[in-house]
Amino acid sequence: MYIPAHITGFFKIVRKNENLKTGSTGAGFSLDKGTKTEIKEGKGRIYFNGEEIDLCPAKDVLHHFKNVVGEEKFNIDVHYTSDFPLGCGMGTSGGCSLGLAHVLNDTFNCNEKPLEIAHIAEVKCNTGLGDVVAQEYGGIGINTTPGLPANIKKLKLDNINDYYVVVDIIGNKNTDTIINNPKWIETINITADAKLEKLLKKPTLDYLMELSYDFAKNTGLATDEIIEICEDLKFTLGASQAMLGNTIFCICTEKELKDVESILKNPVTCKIYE
Ligand SMILES: Nc1ncnc2c1ncn2[C@@H]1O[C@H](COP(=O)(O)OP(=O)(O)O)[C@@H](O)[C@H]1O
Ligand SMILES: CC(C)(COP(=O)(O)O)[C@@H](O)C(=O)O
Repeated sequence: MYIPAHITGFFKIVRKNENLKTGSTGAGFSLDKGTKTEIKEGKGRIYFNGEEIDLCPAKDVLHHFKNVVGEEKFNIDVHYTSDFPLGCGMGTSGGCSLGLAHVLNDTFNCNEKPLEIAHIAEVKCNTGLGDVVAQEYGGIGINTTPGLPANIKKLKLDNINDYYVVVDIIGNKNTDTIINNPKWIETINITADAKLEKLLKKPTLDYLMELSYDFAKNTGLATDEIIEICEDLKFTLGASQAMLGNTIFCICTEKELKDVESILKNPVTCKIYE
C-alpha cells in the first residue's frame, strides 16, 4: 500500500474534546514520493527502511486492529519503505499510520474506517493533525474543516504537470513539541487566521506559496537559514518551509529546475500527486 508524502504550507490548530474532530485547517499538497507499507508474519515489530523503530501512531493502529481481529490471529511485523525520513514535515508518520490502517483493514477483511483510525492515532500521538486526511484525498488541498468528516477543496490546475516540487531536508523537527505548546498554538493560529479565507477567494498555486512563506516567516517557525535559502529561490513560483519540519520546498518549472537543484544541498525532485 502506497501513501503519498504530504507538505503542509500553512495550518491552524483546532482542538476539540473528540480526537476525530480535532485537527487542522490549512493548505498543502501530496507528492509522487512517499511511504509503502507491507506486513509479514512476525511479532508486532515495526521496521522503517530496515531499522526497527518505536512509532506511536503505528502502534496505536496495530492495537486497534488487534482488538478487532483477535490477538491469536495477529502475528505480524510491519515493514515501511519510505522516500523521506520521519519527523521532517513530509507527513511520513501520517503515511505510516494511514498505510497500515488500510493494509490491516484489507488483509483481515475488516469493515473498519482506515482514515478515521489513522487520524485518531495521529492526534493521540501528536504526530499530525491534517496529514492523513490530505493524503487520502491527494492533490493540492484546501482543508476547511478540522478532523473528520473532511471538507477538502481541491485546487485543479490544467498545467499541474509543468511544475516540479523540490524538497531539501535540513534536519528534524518533532511535531509534538510544537502542536502541544500553548505559545506556539497561539502564534500559529493568529498567523494562520484569515489565510484560509484569502486562499479560498483566490485559489492559485502562487498564492498558496505566498501565504505559506508568509506563515513560515511570521510564525517564527522558519529558521534564518531556511529564510535565506527561500530568498535565493525567489525566481521560482515560490519556496517555503514544509510544516512541521526543518525542510525547504520549492515549486518551479522545468526551465528553473537545474538552478533550484544547484542552490539546495540535497534536492529531492518530485511531482504533485493527484
Ligand atoms: N528514527 C526516528 N526519527 C524520527 N522520528 C522517529 C524515529 N523513530 C520514531 N520516530 C517517531 O516518529 C514520529 C515522527 O512524527 P512527526 O514529527 O509528526 O513526523 P512527520 O513529519 O514525518 O509526520 C514521532 O512520534 C517520533 O517519536
Ligand atoms: C503540520 C501538521 C500539524 C504536522 O505535519 P507533520 O510534521 O508532517 O506531521 C500537519 O499534520 C497538518 O495538520 O497539516
